[in-house]
Amino acid sequence: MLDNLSATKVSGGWHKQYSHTSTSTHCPMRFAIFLPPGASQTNKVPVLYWLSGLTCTDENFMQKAGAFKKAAALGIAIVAPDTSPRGDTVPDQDSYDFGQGAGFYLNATQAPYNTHYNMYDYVVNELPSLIEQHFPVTDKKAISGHSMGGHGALMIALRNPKSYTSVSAFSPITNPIDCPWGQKAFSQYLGDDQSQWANYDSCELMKKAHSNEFLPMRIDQGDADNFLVEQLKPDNLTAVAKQVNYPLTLNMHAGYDHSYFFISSFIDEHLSFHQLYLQR
Ligand SMILES: CC(=O)Oc1ccc2c(C)cc(=O)oc2c1
Repeated sequence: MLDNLSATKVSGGWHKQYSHTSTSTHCPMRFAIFLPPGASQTNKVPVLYWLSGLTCTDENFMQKAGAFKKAAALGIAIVAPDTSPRGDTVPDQDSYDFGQGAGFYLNATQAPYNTHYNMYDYVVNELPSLIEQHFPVTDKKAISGHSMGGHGALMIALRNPKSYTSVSAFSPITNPIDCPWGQKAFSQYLGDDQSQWANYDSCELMKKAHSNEFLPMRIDQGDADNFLVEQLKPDNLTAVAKQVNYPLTLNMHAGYDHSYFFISSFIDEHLSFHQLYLQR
């Protein structure tokens, strides 16, 4: 059952927030949806799934990205889930990069995280099926995200190439097994066996991708981003893409940082990129 929390008209469409009890994370989850003008049971629209970064909720993208006008013009719905399970019963740490707000879009295998931290199942299976059941959308899906959410988008698309028409990311963590944020999260959610970590690492997944299942992939990255060298490492992914001929375009942007100012500057281009493939 979906509990409607808000409904606000914007750019001729509707921004709505919902809560529901998740069978994947075993707790109430919130998500936001933007429905473009004219979306109806007789005019179903495709969906862009947006995965946010560390500390974010369903609200950051919707309030700060400035995506509504373009999504309305292109007839694309946008769905933004929360970034982790939440609540008093959900294990947490007093830390911005682990626990609540930092689910890393994986299925945890380690206690005490493995009961609730199943964001992979939630984003890949439960949420799309809920969205397709309750809203006027087609089953055409694209996926995008920022930073930790960029990692989520790339990793999920690489693992499920038949489920998405295209993938993009802003400032993504491209190689989590080789950076402090990823190593901190994966060691606690997935345990010490690093062979398990590769299942959630975009560089490792891209090495194994089948050429007949390659997806159009776009990444935008600011060169004034404080996290570029230590955490994000886009060159690691471009090196793999070159090795396996993966159709990845990395756009570097002079002077831009890690913030939503950067995302809002290029979100229209990402929506147009996804529209090319969603409409086919
Ligand atoms: C709203 C906002 O600024 O979001 C934001 C800020 C910082 C970060 C960092 C450092 C990492 C990440 O994964 O996401 C993220 C999101």
